[in-house]
Amino acid sequence: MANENEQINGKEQTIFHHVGNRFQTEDREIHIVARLEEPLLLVLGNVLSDEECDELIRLSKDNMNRSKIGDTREVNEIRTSSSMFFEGNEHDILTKIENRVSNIMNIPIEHGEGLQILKYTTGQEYKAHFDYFSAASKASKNNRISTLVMYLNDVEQGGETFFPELNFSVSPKKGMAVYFEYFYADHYLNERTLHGGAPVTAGEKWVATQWMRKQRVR
Ligand SMILES: O=C(O)CCC(=O)C(=O)O
Ligand SMILES: [Fe+2]
Repeated sequence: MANENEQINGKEQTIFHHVGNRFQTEDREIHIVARLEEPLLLVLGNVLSDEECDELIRLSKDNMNRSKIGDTREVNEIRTSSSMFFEGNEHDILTKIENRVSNIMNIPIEHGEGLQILKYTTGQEYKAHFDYFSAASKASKNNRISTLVMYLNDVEQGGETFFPELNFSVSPKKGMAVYFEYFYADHYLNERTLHGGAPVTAGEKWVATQWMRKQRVR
């Protein structure tokens, strides 16, 4: 894995290592559509096929509905969307996607939390937050180091992934993704990955998020 402290050309070493405007994974060619260097933030195209997006929504729909039957559904001010996690290897399609995602993120899938599916309906949002845990929390011992947010549908209006410290936002587009990492020795760079999901103003928004940890979790 990348050494977080190593400096090359005055820039810190990154985890993501693909260069150029496209690269090959085992089963798919990924497009690098846009790139910000520090903190490293990429907009990626052709990450998931339309069929894979539809299938992920179909598979998780039931689980989100099921979770609503219970009365313990957490009400969270900062995230109004509903969510579920896959356990990993639950479905063939998941194994395929996880392998691809591991290749894209350049981290073994054993470091990956189960894929998270988020569904936002009109008016729902995810306020600005960090994906990594604060140094004070127990979870920070094996902290998250990188994120891939994959868009599973085209949103009619709103729902951008926004980065307030970078004055940058990404509009959801089915099959595309936004990648960023926050394993820098320079904490200022990590803090610049503050981000959120802007309110969906028309339609629905579905995303699949993969978080990678510093050490293995499975
Ligand atoms: O919905 C988005 O655009 C962002 C999702 C996100 O920040 C997350 O899953 O951690
Ligand atoms: Fe996030």
